[in-house]
Amino acid sequence: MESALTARDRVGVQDFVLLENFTSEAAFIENLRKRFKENLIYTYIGSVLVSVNPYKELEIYSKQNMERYRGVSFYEVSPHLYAIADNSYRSLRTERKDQCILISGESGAGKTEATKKILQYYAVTCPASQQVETVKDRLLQSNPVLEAFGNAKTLRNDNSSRFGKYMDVQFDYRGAPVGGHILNYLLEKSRVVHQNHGERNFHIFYQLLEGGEEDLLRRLGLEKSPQQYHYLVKGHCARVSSINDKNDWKVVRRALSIITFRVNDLLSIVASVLHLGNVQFAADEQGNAQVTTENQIKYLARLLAVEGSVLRDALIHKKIIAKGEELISPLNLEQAAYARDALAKAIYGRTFSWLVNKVNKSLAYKFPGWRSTTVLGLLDIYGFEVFQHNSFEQFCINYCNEKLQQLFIELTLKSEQEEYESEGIAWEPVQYFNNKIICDLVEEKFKGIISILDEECLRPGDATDTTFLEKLEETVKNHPHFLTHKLADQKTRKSLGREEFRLLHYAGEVTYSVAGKCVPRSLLHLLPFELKQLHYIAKTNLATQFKNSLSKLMEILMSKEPSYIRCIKPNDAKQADRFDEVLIRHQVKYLGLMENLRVRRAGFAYRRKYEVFLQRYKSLCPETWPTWDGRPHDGVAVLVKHLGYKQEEYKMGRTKIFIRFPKTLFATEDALEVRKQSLGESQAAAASWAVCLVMVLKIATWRVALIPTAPVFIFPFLRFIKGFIYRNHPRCPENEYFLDYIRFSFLMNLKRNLPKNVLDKSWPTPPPSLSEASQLLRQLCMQNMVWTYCKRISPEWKQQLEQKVIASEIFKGKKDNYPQSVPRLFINTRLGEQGLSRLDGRQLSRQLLLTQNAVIIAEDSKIKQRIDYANLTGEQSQTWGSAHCIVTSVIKNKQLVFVLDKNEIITESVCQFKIS
Ligand SMILES: Nc1ncnc2c1ncn2[C@@H]1O[C@H](COP(=O)(O)OP(=O)(O)OP(=O)(O)O)[C@@H](O)[C@H]1O
Repeated sequence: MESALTARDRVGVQDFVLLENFTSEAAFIENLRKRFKENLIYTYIGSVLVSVNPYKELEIYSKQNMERYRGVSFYEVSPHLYAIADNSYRSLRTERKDQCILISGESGAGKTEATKKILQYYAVTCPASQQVETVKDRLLQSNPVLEAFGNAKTLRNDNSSRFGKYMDVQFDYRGAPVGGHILNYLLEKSRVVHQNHGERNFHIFYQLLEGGEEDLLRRLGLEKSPQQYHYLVKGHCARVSSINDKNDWKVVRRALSIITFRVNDLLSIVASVLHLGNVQFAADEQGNAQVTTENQIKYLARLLAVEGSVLRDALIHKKIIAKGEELISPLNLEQAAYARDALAKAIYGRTFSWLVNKVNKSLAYKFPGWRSTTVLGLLDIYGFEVFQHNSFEQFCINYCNEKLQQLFIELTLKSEQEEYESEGIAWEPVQYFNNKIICDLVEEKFKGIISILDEECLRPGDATDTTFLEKLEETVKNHPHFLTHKLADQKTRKSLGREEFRLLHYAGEVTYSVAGKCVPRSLLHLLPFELKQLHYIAKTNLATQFKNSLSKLMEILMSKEPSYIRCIKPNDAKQADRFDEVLIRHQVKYLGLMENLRVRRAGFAYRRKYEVFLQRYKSLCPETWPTWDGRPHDGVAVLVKHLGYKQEEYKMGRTKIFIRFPKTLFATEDALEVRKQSLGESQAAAASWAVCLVMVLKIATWRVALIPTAPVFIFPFLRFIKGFIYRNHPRCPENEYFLDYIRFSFLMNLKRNLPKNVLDKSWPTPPPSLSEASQLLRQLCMQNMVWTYCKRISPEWKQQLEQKVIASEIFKGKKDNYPQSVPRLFINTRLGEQGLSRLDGRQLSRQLLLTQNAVIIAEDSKIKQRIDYANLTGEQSQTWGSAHCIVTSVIKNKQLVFVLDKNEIITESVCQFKIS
C-alpha cells in the first residue's frame, strides 16, 4: 500500500480500501478502468487481489520481476500475483501453516493463466535438487495433459477449462516442492456429445486426429478428418486459428508417457468415444431401435474389450424391474440415442478421473513417512454463471460459488475479528448478508433441493422432471430464496417456465431448468474394468456426489490459511485494451467484490505495525526524527499527536496503529511528500559542499588563514574545512560539525550497503574516528543476521547442519571427494530404521567405547547380519560388497551412521538409531 500511496493520483488507488467513496460501485469501476488503461491489471482489496485479464502479453512475468517480489513485504511493491504467491509461500515456511490460494472468476477471466503463473513462480524461486526438478517437471507436465482432456474451445475462451481444479503442492522442510495432488470437480461431460455453434469438443479428440501417426490411427480405426465424427461436428468449428492441434499433440503425447505407461489403452478409450458417436439406429416395424452401423460395433468391441453382441443389445434395450422381476424391454430411436450418448459421457468422464488418478500417482511424494511436509493448495474454479438457459451444471457451479462465498465471508470476518482481538481493539460488528440460508436451501438433509432430487431419482416408480419440481414446490414453497411458476405472483410468473425454478443467490437470481436432472445407470456394466472401479458408480445422483465432494473441499480449505485472487474478464471479444463497463459491473457484483470491500472497510481502512509506520513517517515530527530511541508504540503516539490526528480517526492496538479513514492517511502522505522535497534539498546542499570541499582541499593550506575574514554566506564551508583540519583531534568546537557530518554520511552509506547475508563480507570503510564504532556495528550486524538466520532454521535443517559438521570432522582432508559431497544434502538412510534396529546395539556400543569411529560393512542397501568393526584407517581392508557405513560419535543418545557408496562417495544417506 505504501507504494500505492505514492502513485495514487496517477493510477487510482492500488488498494480499494483507500477509496474514499468505498460504497460506490461507480468509483470502484472507475478505479479499475484507470489502472487497466495503464496496463496495471492488479489491484488489492486488502489482501485480496483483483486481476483484470489484459488479453495481451505484459512484461511483468519475467524472472527479474519474480526476484522483485521474492521475500519482499506485501505492501512494498505494486500489486501482483507474485506478491500473493510469495506471501503464501513465506507464511508456509515461517509459520509452517498450510496455505491455499483461491482463484475464481468467470470463463475467460484468467484463472488458469494465474494458476500457471503461480506454479512457474514457485518453479523458479523455490530451492531445487534433482528430485525436486523431477517433481517440478511433473507438476508443469500435468498441465498439458489435463488441458487436453479437460479443456475445450468455447465461445468465451479458446482454451476453457471445463472442470474445476484443486491442486495441492507439497513442500519439504527446505521449502522445495516435493509432491502434488489434484482434485477435479464436475467435468462438463455434456460437451462430449454436444457442442454449441462455434464451440468444440475436448481438445484431445482433435489433437489425436491431427497429430496421431498413421499406424496409431489405423490401429484405432480412426480417420484423420474430424468431419467424419458426429461428436466433433456439432459446433461447426473443428479448426481454430489460435490452436495448433498438431503441435499440442506432440507435447501431450510426451507428457502422457511420463504420467502413465498405458497410453495405448487410454487412446483406445478416446477412440471408442468417437466410434460410439457414429453408432446409428433405425426403427423396425414395431418402432424399436436397431443398430445400423455394424462396423462401429466391431471397432468398439475391440477397443473396449467387450462382446459385440452384448454391446449391441445394451444399446437398444433397457432393464426394468417390475414386481421384483428383472425384465428386458426394447428402446425406441430416441431412447437408444440417449443411451448411446449417456455411455459416451460416462466413458469419457471416468477416463478423465482415471487420468487424474494417474497424474496424482506420478506426483505423489515419494517419502511420505520421512518428514512432514507443508501444503499449498491452488483452487482454480468456475465463477458464478448465469445464462439465458441454465441447466444442472450451472446449478452445481453456482452452489459451489455460494459455498465459497460463505467460506470467504466467514474467514474474512474471522480474521478481521481475530486481529482486533489480538490487538485489544473493540470489535464493531459488521452487517453483512449471510448466504447460509441459500446454502441450506440447496444442501440441507431431507428438505434441501439436492436431497429431494436424490429421493426422486432413487425412488421406485416413474420419477420425472415434473414430479421432481412438484416435490420441490411442496417442500420448500415458503423459502424466501425459492420460486417456481406456480409459486410466483402474477407479474413474476411471466418470466418463469413451467419446467423451471428460480433461486435468489447472493449474487442475483438465476432460473434453472429441471429437464434431464436424473441420470440413467443402465449401461455402466459395459465400461472397461478399471473405469468401473472408480469409486462413484452411481449409487447416489450427481448432485449428491458434487455436494459431498464440495463439503470435502470446504474442509480442506478451512484447514488452511486462504489468499484470494478474483479474476475479471474485461470484454467478450477477447480483445486487448477494451474495458466493457457493463460486463465488468456484472462480474464485480457476482464476485461479491463490493461486499468484500465493505467488510474490509467496516472498521479501519489501514493498519500497520508501529515499527513500519514510524519508519515511514518519522521525519514528520522533530521528536521522532532522525531516530526515536524509545518503544515504537510511544514514538507513533508522539508522532500522531504532532500530526494532529483526532481521536475518532485512529486507534492504538498492541502492535499496530489502526487508521479509520483513507483521508487521514492521505494527508499524512502529502505531508511526507513535502518533507521529502525539503530533505532532498538539504541533501543536495550537502552534496555540493562535498564537491566544494574537494576543490578547497586542493588549495594550499595557507589560504585557510584567510577564512576568518570570509563573508558570512560561506560560513558552513568554513566550519567544514576547519573541521577537516582538526579531524584527528579529540572532539572540540572546531571539528564538532565535521565529525557529525562524516558520522551521518558513514551511517547513511552503511544503511544503503549493509551486508545482504551471513556470507556477504562487504562493509563500507569507516573514517578513522569511527573505526571502533564501525567494528562494533559490524559485529552487531553479523550477530543479528546469524540470529535471524538461526531463527528461521527448521529443526530438520538444523539436524542437517549438525550432521554436516560431524561429517566434516571425520572426512575432511581424508577423502578426496569430500569437498564435492558438502553441498549435497543428506537424505534418510537407504538402510532403513528396521535394518539398523536389527543390529546388535549392545555389542556395537561396547565396541564404540573402544573405537570412536567404526566401520560397519554392508552390501548395497541390505545390511548383513555379520558386522565388522574397525578404525577408520582400517576401512579399506574391511570393505566387501559395494557399500558400507561409518558409525560415528553418539549424539543425544543416538548413533549417527554415514553410508559410503563404493567406498568413494559420501552419499546423501544418513541415519540415526538408538543404542539399546
Ligand atoms: N495475465 C494474462 N496475461 C495475458 N493474457 C492472459 C492473462 N490471463 C489470461 N490471458 C488470456 O486470456 C485467455 C483466457 O484465460 P484463462 O484460460 O486463464 O481463463 P479462465 O478464467 O481459466 O477461463 P475458463 O474458466 O474458461 O477456463 C488466455 O488463454 C490468455 O490468452
